Amino acid sequence: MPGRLLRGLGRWWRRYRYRFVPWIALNLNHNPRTLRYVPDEFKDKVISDEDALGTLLNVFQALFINDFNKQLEILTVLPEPVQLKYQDLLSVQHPRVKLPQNRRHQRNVFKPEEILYKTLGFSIARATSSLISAGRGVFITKGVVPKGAVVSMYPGTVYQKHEPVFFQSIGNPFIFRCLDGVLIDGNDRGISRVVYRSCTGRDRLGPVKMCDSTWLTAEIQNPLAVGQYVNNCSSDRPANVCYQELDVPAAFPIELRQYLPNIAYSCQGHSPLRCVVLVALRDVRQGEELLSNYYTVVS
Ligand SMILES: C[S@@+](CC[C@H](N)C(=O)[O-])C[C@H]1O[C@@H](n2cnc3c(N)ncnc32)[C@H](O)[C@@H]1O
Repeated sequence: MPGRLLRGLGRWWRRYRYRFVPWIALNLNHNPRTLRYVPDEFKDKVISDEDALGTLLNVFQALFINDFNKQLEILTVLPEPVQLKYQDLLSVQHPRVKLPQNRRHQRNVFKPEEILYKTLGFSIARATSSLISAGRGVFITKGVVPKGAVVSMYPGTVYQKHEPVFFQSIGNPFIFRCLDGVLIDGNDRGISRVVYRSCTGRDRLGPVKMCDSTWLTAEIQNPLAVGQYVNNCSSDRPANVCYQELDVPAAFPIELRQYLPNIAYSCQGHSPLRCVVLVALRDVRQGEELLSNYYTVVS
């Protein structure tokens, strides 16, 4: 009898794909009704990868154009086909040739959160959580997020299953586990922060950054990169967003990689870069806190 019970428990545990390791271990019994069931690993997505990528490209492109003066240095070292995409802007923005226009453009530079609002119709920010003793959370500060929209990204260093994460994981509530065992460390402090910064420096090509590290600072360049602060739902506060994993295709525009808030721990593997986006499960209105489900069971 105990043998059968243990085998049953073992089977259940293997099907269980926990998202946040320490949090789950402590809280599974306290909150059993908020488990998220997924029929199989490939049905975890609520929107297509193309739609998710399309949204990221729209936001990143808008951020890039908004910041075009600063981007000139990067564009000049990139291949001609990339420069050609921005030919119209380049012809009016070259600083030495058209200084007055350049100055006018500088006055019109918007904050990243304003660009997000103009592009997707909402802004998000971190603030004290509406849940008791939950620290900080993520709120819709302006506009409405429609059901099925990408509302945030989970930043951090991406570890393949075999890569060493032991020291980074001690007491770290920000380690996100993907369905295939890949881990994303979204902690913006301590050793996690040092590791992310060091990987950023390693992958940089001169002035061209391969990822965004501003989520480690107060001046966030990609306003979506706050998803690591989204808190867990409860039985009386159901989830309004869910996690969706996404591999960045090799053809992702090189000039827009500087907005990706993820970097691979090791540069030796050839796996595509893993990103995680948060997708709205219903319309989410101004003032609401984003709540996800930390527990996913894959049948
Ligand atoms: C990924 S972090 C989320 C950000 C966190 N709120 C903060 O300010 O650092 C996960 C941690 O948030 C807290 N948390 C998340 N959801 C919660 C909830 N529903 N109730 C209480 N605490 C929660 C727990 O301490 C958990 O370990």
